[in-house]
Amino acid sequence: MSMGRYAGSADPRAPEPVEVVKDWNGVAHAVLRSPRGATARVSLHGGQVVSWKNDRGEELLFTSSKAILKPPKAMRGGIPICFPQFGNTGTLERHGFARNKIWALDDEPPQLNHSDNGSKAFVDLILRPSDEDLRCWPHCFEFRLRVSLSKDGDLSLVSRVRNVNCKPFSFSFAYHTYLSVSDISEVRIEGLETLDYLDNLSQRERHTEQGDAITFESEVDRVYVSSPNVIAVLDHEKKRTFVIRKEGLPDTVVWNPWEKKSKTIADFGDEEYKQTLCVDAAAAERSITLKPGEEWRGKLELSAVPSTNCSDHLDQPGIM
Ligand SMILES: O=P(O)(O)OC[C@H]1O[C@H](O)[C@H](O)[C@@H](O)[C@@H]1O
Repeated sequence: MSMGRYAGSADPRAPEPVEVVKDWNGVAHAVLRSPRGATARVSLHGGQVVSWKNDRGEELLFTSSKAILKPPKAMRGGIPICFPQFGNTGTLERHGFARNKIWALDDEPPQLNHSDNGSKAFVDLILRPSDEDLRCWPHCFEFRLRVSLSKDGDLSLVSRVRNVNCKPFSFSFAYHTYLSVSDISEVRIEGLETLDYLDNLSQRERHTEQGDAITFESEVDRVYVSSPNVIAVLDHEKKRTFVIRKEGLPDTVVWNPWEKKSKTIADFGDEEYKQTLCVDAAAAERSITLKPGEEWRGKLELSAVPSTNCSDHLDQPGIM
């Protein structure tokens, strides 16, 4: 089984950096721990990160209090993997089938790169299509996912999709990242200003973002096309900034249901819309095409840092 260890941990009493446990449904979860106490939990149901906590034990991802945590229902929260379809743009169920499947621990993942191993706790998962998947989406693929937690508690997800078919196929994709925020009306997103977006609330009409930053006063469901690789989400009340870095994913989807829509979402508690913000690193607008034998990589890196001046984060180079 491919699970990473922190190099040179001197304390033999230190908790294991990677442990596999079962949840109450009997579904395996990999628990990643950093030496300073940050944790991440990855469920084999959906290959979904269901929890990410900082070294003070504060949960950084939102999960609905009414989320249905039983396969084959998708869990509303954490970081669902939307594949091979994002949203309702194709013939498959919304956001594709990957988030509803039981993934396997990957025993022999092909090497990723050296820098990704030594200093991180990580786990490798794999999804291959079942006969049922092939009936609704007739393309043979291997989807490998590595989830890593750095010593500083940063979370990263690397997806590798390989075409093991004899003909090309196309797919759309998103890391559907449910961030936990204190109050959505106190939150702003920087890094998407002046960009074009497609508004899912008005027949995907194209608009250009006008403000200095994105703020929230009503429902928002937008695809920012060709967005930069570094975006910051500032939570004034929590004095916390999420820095989102992406690679291989051209778009950013921003979603908050606001009060009215959230009442129509069955597994969504009252007022929970205030604590939810999805900022998805995605290939939503333009799909990715793979020829036989080709592989695509898409990476998401998340850091949660005390709020200072957000431009400090945006000035950092991308992760390419
Ligand atoms: O409720 P979920 O399946 O998690 O999807 C929630 C939302 O995800 C995306 O952001 C889409 O753009 C929205 O249209 C959708 O409502």
